[in-house]
Amino acid sequence: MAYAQALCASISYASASFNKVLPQGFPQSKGLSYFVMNSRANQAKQAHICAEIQRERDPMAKDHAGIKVPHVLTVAGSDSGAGAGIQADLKACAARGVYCSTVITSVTAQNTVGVQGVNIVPEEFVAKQLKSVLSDMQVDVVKTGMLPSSGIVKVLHQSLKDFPVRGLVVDPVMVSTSGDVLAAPSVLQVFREQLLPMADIVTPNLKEASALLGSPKLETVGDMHAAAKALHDMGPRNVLVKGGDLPDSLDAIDIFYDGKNIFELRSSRIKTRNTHGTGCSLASCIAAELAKGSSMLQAVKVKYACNDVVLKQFTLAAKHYIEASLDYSRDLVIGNGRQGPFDHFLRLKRNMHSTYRENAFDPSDLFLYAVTDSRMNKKWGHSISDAVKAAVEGGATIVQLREKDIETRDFVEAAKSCLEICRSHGVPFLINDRVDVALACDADGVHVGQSDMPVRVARDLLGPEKIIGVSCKTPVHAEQAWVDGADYIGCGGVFPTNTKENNITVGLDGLKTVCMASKLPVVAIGGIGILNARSVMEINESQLKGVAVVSALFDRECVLTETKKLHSVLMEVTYMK
Ligand SMILES: Nc1ncnc2c1ncn2[C@@H]1O[C@H](COP(=O)(O)OP(=O)(O)OP(=O)(O)O)[C@@H](O)[C@H]1O
Ligand SMILES: Cc1ncc(CO)c(N)n1
Ligand SMILES: [Mg+2]
Repeated sequence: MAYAQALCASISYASASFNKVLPQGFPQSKGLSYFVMNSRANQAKQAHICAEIQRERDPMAKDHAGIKVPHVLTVAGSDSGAGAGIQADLKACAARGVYCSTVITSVTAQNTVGVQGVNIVPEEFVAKQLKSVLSDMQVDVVKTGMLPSSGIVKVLHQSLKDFPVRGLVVDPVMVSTSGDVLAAPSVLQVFREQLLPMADIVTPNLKEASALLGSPKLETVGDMHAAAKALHDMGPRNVLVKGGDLPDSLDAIDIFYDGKNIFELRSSRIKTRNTHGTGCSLASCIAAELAKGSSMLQAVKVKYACNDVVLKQFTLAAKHYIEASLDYSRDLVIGNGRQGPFDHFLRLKRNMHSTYRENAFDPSDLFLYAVTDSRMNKKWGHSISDAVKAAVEGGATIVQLREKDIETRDFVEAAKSCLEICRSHGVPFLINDRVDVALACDADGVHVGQSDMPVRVARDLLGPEKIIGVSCKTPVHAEQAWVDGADYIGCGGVFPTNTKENNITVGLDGLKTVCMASKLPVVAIGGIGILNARSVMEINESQLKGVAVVSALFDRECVLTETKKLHSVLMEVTYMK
């Protein structure tokens, strides 16, 4: 019986997947559907309707109707234990909603204990695989992993010259965490000469960074900063030195350098043995994000010149995914060795563990929080969507639509057009107060005040995936927000403001008190602008993630210029070293 059920489920899945890739208007696959209908008529019919609805909603499915699917090609080795290498890359790309093709450079016999054997694929055959994929399949981004011989690196270099792609992510795999050598020493030189100058980003771990530089062991965050800068001199546009193996560090710290600014990317270090393949998965995830946002990347690249803010955002998204996956899989037991694989497919498990949130809120999105105001837009002759577009193009990292005097119908319309702008820039979009409007336009969440709909009720209506923020003035409010399941709190008014009447100001001291008490990330709000943003961020509280502004952006003639100015003030105070 169990076998029959498994068979039916597989056939139903195969049929749904097959139908999903058929061009629009093409008849459904009769053979498979017939079998399923006969055996479990009702269930199959329902599954079919669900698949159709999903297809309608899924932008990837629409891509099949003639628009290109984002595509990563991984050039890497096979790990028989499937924790790292090609297998990790496939899983990470699938989990991030990107198609992944594979060129296999070597086959390893590997498990959770270590690497028992390596069989290198002849370089001519690596060349053949590269040509097969690159000549036919519209690859957006190439991601490299294990490149075991200098001949293979040369072949790849030539193929990328013959078939240029939009992005190259180089994970310079050399030694596995178990200590086994995965690339010949002669590879280092060709890497430096041919691959690094072509790379958009190179992502060495501590050992790989020192091998590429020919320098002593990296032991501190300071060493990682210096290594990132020295590696950048070798030609890649961006460098990410990964600190997964940094001794005695409570956080998992990676250093990102874009040739101009150094960024310390921190996430909490998950206590788990299941970290095998984190490096491969992180690089694949960066490649996947690049593939999905590549047109945007090109657009933004012009604006930010060499300050590659977008690639940093993609990298942060990837790091966030690894942290969430490790946390989710921390107690998995696969294999008897020291280091096990983790589970890439949080999304598929969501139904089984309904409280789990795949798209958990990223607190760094609070960095520059733009709150709209219709009166100001009217005053300056800006439409809501033009104002929002200028704000996100200027560097706003989250947007809240705050419309006080507007008909519901117009509110929903405005929300829909702003949502589209925000989505195309990867910026979360929230609605002020109105949970119904957030639901109607499928916004990313809401921001509520102390006298609006209670957070718990909003959470019930919106479900676990949406972002909920709540305004708080006191530590008691902050505690309640956490208990009720909010994602962040807005604290203020910090300074007097004319956007809210009779609003008690809490001052920098009040802000500090709330930040110290809050278990949730905090964004400061109220009378903040270019002149005082620095003083706010300099209260130096780890929970304070950014500033929310209204007038400083929207009560101005040029929203774009003002947002850029505030963005650079915040960058200076937060990241510049
Ligand atoms: N225990 C952990 N908790 C959270 N993040 C982690 C942990 N271990 C590693 N990471 C993160 O995972 C990513 C990969 O880092 P790491 O230094 O382990 O790469 P790697 O050695 O190339 O990985 P591997 O060889 O296992 O594929 C980095 O972003 C790192 O900060
Ligand atoms: C095949 C392969 N690629 C990469 C790594 C690095 O984790 C590994 N252990 N195995
Ligand atoms: Mg590691």
